Amino acid sequence: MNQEIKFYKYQGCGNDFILIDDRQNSITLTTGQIEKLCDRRFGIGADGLMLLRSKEGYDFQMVYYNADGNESTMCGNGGRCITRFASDLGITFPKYNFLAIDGPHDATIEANGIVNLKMIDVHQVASFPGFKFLNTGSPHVVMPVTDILNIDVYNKGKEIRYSDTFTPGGTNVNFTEVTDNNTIFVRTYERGVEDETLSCGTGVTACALMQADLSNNAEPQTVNVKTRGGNLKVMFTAENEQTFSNIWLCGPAEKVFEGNIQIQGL
Ligand SMILES: N[C@@H](CCC[C@H](N)C(=O)O)C(=O)O
Repeated sequence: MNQEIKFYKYQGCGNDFILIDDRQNSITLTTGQIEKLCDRRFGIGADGLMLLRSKEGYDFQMVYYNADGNESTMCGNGGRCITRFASDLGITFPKYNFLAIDGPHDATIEANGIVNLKMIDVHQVASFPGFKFLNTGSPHVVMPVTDILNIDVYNKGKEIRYSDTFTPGGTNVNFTEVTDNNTIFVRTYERGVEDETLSCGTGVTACALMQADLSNNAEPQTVNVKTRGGNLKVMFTAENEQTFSNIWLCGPAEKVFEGNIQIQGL
């Protein structure tokens, strides 16, 4: 049976998502249905899909699926977009506390529309030849490069994502270049989209942390991040080279359009 559902499309620095209001906690979508909704030719088109659900003790719950239809780990830009969605639905404003797969998150919306999302603390950074690996809610390789605009993100990223080192879960792969004092440019191959996306919030966060001034382990630090989809800012405290706390991912998140779509078999 076909059924029509209402959807909303949001983007945060070009990382785009389908949002569904599931405050009744009644919507179940199959992997195939989500994959089709995210398809840029046969569906709405998006890097991922989120259900906004009710959750006792929180303003809402975020359930995140990658474009391949599988539920995945934390999405930073998604977290910022669902916060904007909650505000647009009139859930609350301007402070939010929601539950995601990696635990509770605080978020705020500034008068100028910037959405700030508190990320989980990081307690471990692994070193490999040529790159670091850390988990900011999702797993990320951070590889410093030069001439970032000419990096083959798709092929290099895919090779690392599917390498034995990261089997079976895989990883997202970020390429990062310092462009000037306190600013980096980041490009990301995203697991579950299996391509470069215009921006990845948990990836940008991982790259920013790897720029920490480790001589400054008390004061909050800020790293500005440029991506192909726009600019973000990451604020944090670096306790040592393995431990980071009070991490905030800050940037724009906007509604693009809304509509209704028929879903086969719903
Ligand atoms: N786009 C996201 C990351 C989403 C999860 C990722 N694709 C994964 O499966 O690890 C972000 O903004 O953080």
